[in-house]
Amino acid sequence: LLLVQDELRDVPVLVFANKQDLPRAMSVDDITEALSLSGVRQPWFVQSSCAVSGAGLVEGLDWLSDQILKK
Ligand SMILES: Nc1nc2c(ncn2[C@@H]2O[C@H](COP(=O)(O)OP(=O)(O)OP(=O)(O)O)[C@@H](O)[C@H]2O)c(=O)[nH]1
Repeated sequence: LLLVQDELRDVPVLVFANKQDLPRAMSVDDITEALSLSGVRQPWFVQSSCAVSGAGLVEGLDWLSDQILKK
């Protein structure tokens, strides 16, 4: 997985679990599992979203902004 590369150790990773308005969209938990994120040491966050309505987009970007400002 790309995320284990040493030079990316401190890079925060934001994942959008998009298309949550569609019944077959993968859930946040499914995506977390599929990407094996619980074993990833760098900061990561999976935000559910719907790009069509905009739901979740600001929340995800707020998280990323907070991570960057922390450095
Ligand atoms: N219903 C729904 N459709 C979406 C959402 N986000 C994107 N789409 C639609 O998905 C289609 C593909 O979007 P693109 O921006 O081209 O994304 P892509 O990565 O090329 O393709 P995907 O594999 O569909 O993500 C477009 O018709 C978008 O309008 C969403 O949250 N809900």
